[in-house]
Amino acid sequence: MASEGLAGALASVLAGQGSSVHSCDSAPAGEPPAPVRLRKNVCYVVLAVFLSEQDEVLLIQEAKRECRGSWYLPAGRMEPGETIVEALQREVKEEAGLHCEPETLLSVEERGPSWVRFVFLARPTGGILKTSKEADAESLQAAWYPRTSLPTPLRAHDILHLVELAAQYRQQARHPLILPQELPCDLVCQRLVATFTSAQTVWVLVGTVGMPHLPVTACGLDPMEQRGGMKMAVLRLLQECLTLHHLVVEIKGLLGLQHLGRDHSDGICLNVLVTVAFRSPGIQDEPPKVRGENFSWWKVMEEDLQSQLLQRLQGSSVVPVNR
Ligand SMILES: C[C@@](O)(CCOP(=O)(O)OP(=O)(O)O)CC(=O)O
Ligand SMILES: [Mg+2]
Repeated sequence: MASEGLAGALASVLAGQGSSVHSCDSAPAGEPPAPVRLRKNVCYVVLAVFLSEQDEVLLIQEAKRECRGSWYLPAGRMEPGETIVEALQREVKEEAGLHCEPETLLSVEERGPSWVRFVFLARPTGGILKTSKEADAESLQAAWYPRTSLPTPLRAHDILHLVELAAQYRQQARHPLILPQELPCDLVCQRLVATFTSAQTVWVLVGTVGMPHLPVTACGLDPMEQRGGMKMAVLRLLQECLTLHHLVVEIKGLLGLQHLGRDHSDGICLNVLVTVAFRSPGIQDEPPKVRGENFSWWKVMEEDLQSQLLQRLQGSSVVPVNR
C-alpha cells in the first residue's frame, strides 16, 4: 500500500470506519491467541444512556435476586450471533420496553480483553415504557428521573460517571459520532494510529511486512494481559520496535470500533489513537528510531489528513477508554 493507500486507510479510520483485520503485527508470545468465543472466553456488555431534552435519565429497576429493586441504566451481556447494536436494542427493549437507536459510543470500558463494555448515548424511537405491571425477569420497571436526582439504591455507582459523560457530550460533542462498524474479526485486537508530532508535522507508525499498513496488535487472554488491561498489547507492539524507556506513550482513546458477531466472528478491533513523545523536553524534530525491519515512520504529507489528525490529537477528540 503506497502512501496513497496508507492515506486512504488513515482517512477511513479517522472517519470512524476501518477495514477487516487479516493479520496481526504483534501477538503474545507462545501459542497464537485462541479464537474469541462470546460467553466462552470473552464477555461483552452493552449499556445505554438516554438523556432527554428535559435533562432526565432513563433508568431500569433490576429484577435479579442479587440486586433486586436497585436502579441502573439499561445494560446487559451480548449474546452470540448478534451485532453490538442489535444487543443494545434487545437489552433496551427487554429492560425498558423501548425501541432505540444508538447515537454514538460514549465510552469503552475494559477489564482486560475478556470483559469489554460498550457505552452508548442512545435515543428512543418508539415502544411503550415498561411499568411495574409488566415486571418480569429482565426488570421490574423503567422510569425517567431528573439527572440531578436519581433514585436509590443504585445497583452500582459507576453509572454516575456515564450519565455525566452523556451530559457533557450533549453540551459539547468532544468527538464525532462513532458507531461500531460491522466488520468480521476473530480476535480481540487493536489497530494503532501511533503518532509522533513535531511542530505541525505528524508521523504515523506503519507496519511494513507486506503492504505498508496501520499496525494491528492482538490482545492475549492470558492472566498477565488480563491483569494489565488492553494497553499491554499496545505497549508490547511498541516495545518490539521502539526503545520505550526514553519515550512517553499515551493511549488517547478510540477512533472507531469493529465487530460483526454473525458467523462466529466474535472478535473486536479497536482503532486507537496513540501518542509517542520523547521523555526529555528538548526539541526533537524527528521521530524516535525504529528497530528492525517490520515497522517504520510515515510522514503524513496530505494537508487535509495532517490537519484532521492534529485536530483529533490536540482536542483529544476520541472515545475515552476506561475514563
Ligand atoms: C454487567 C454489568 O455491566 C451490567 C450488565 O449486565 P446484567 O447483569 O444487567 O446482564 P443482563 O442480565 O444480560 O441484563 C454490571 C457490571 O458489573 O459490569
Ligand atoms: Mg441488565
